[in-house]
Amino acid sequence: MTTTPPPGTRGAAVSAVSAVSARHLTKVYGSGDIAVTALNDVSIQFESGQFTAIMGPSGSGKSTLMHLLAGLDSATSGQVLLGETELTALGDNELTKLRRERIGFVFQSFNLLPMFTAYQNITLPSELAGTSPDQSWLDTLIDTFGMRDRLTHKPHQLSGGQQQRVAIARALSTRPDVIFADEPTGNLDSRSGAEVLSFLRRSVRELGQTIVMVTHDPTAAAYADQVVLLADGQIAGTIESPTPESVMSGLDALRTIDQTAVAG
Ligand SMILES: Nc1ncnc2c1ncn2[C@@H]1O[C@H](COP(=O)(O)OP(=O)(O)OP(=O)(O)O)[C@@H](O)[C@H]1O
Repeated sequence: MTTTPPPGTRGAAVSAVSAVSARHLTKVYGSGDIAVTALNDVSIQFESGQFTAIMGPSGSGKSTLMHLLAGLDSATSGQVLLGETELTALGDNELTKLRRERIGFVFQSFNLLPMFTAYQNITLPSELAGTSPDQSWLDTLIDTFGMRDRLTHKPHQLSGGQQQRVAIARALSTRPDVIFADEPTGNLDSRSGAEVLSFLRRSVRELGQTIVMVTHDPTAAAYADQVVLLADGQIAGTIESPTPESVMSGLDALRTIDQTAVAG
């Protein structure tokens, strides 16, 4: 995939090793008559310091791709590499450790622990790993996400947008190699959604993080540096510097191809 560095890192040396990559990745669910090929020989690289949105029609394989890239599900064939580490070669225990230390997750439903304060939720990954959090990094996150005056609040005392900001700060707290965000604005109104997307973009541009986000929303995808389009388990194209309009026409083109295929 061709990529351009995001503003703020333009001209900086880009590592030869991608943050995460898939090589000839195939996933077949079931077997025999009921076999479904959810991903069909997908090869793609996600560069460090980039914000990528994955889009495509329902059933095109977006969640499957994200789950395989994050080591949450196993491939039928092919490889997933996180930096130089081959996830597809790791055992369950190694994978669990790697996910905890090197991957961050943001979900549609926030997934905060209700009995913990915002601060305790943010520092939970370090607690689980038995390490002390990097206080200056935490301060940067808390200030960047505007959560300083909400740290002692429990999730039910926060708005949806604030809860998602806590979830993003939690995902970033261990400085993971990559963050996977699954419909992060799916439960938010458009104003809170826009705010959360701005924070995700700032995480990439100002804090140098790497984010891969699955979304159905062209407006959300337009916050990314590029959009990867999936159709029928395969990469159907990429859109650089997306706008809501360019994403919508990319998706429309996929539907046209689909209808032509059905008609043919
Ligand atoms: N556990 C499973 N068992 C059998 N088939 C599955 C399973 N998970 C997904 N599939 C099938 O694999 C294909 C890709 O599914 P996937 O969930 O990755 O698509 P998606 O693009 O994320 O869809 P959506 O936008 O609707 O969430 C679909 O045909 C789906 O029915």
